[in-house]
Amino acid sequence: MTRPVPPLALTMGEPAGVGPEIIAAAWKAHLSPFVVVGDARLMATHAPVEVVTDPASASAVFDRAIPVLDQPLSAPVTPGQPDPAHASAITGWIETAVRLCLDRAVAGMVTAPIAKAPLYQAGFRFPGHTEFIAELTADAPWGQTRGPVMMLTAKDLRACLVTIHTPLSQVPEMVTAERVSRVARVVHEALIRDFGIACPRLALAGLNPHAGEGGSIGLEEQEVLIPAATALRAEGLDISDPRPADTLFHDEARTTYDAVLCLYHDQALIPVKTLDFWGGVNVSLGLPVVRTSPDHGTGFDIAGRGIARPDSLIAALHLARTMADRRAAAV
Ligand SMILES: NC(=O)C1=CN([C@@H]2O[C@H](COP(=O)(O)OP(=O)(O)OC[C@H]3O[C@@H](n4cnc5c(N)ncnc54)[C@H](O)[C@@H]3O)[C@@H](O)[C@H]2O)C=CC1
Ligand SMILES: NCC(=O)COP(=O)(O)O
Repeated sequence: MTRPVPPLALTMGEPAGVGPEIIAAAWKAHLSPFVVVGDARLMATHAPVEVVTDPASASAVFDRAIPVLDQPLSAPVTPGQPDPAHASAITGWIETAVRLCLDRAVAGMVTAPIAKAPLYQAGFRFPGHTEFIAELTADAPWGQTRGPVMMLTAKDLRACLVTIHTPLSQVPEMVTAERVSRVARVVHEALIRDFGIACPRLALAGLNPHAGEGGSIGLEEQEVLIPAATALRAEGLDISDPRPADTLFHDEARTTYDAVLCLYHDQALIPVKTLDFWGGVNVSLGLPVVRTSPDHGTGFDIAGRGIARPDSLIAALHLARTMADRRAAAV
């Protein structure tokens, strides 16, 4: 007898953002089953809903309604207006999804976007989902290099971040050989395990214009990046020396690597969102749970108007399912 395939868990994200409406639109696209972790009453304003208490019943419900594990909000929601009063529900949804992943009740988790500032105002102490989920899974067994590493995918581009939500002024001191090496190992292992690439080719972006021009426009390449790349190659990784970032992202350049290590947020996210804003996906690498997310944020300026596009969420659901299937097949 074949065992039923567990659904994905989909957290509702910021309730005053586009999350609820793009979840409803994704459900209408007839994907493989997911169970929403969030507020059932709010979800029901966008699509038919059935409250479930066990993700195992999600598949039976999914054809007629969105299955929801109901963890209600304690305050009303006005589209476009985030409220720190929602913070504990929002973070609780993420905690529930992680627990379901660790219990193998779901195959992986997809997160609708959260707004960071109202969560910080309410005392949330993590930069975003990525670090929060890493903390929640820190004690779970993981036989490989532990992340988290944030990767953004867009068409044929996979861009991985050495630093994430770091102010630009602090980036140079954060770009250490140790950090670059750990990120490279996590990405190398994830490309094999989760993306089915047997011999991953990594490109390393430079920090300075022209990758430092041999040390005449900044020293980070000579002092940190080239030694780190040399040591990684000695370990057996296929990684380039730092390459000038301005010529790393055009069509032909993208054929020369399977993933690029970018040193700061916008070095990765500008090419990703320019290339494929609608189809881009945010993936957390190096964690014992599968987690993806749309590349866009909460869209407060359009929330509640019914014009938000679900494409990136749909791409995130597809990628999470593919990654979860690969991990299940490898067990
Ligand atoms: N994965 C996550 O949880 C992410 C959360 N954020 C959060 O989102 C909030 C807003 O960030 P912004 O920089 O304004 O970025 P944003 O992505 O929310 O908005 C940028 C532009 O894209 C449009 N847009 C976003 N999603 C759309 C969709 N599904 N369909 C059509 N148009 C869409 C918006 O209307 C806006 O014009 C911030 O608080 C940020 O922290 C941002 C990125 C990722
Ligand atoms: N800019 C990407 C972003 O904000 C997503 O962060 P996270 O919540 O996935 O950690």
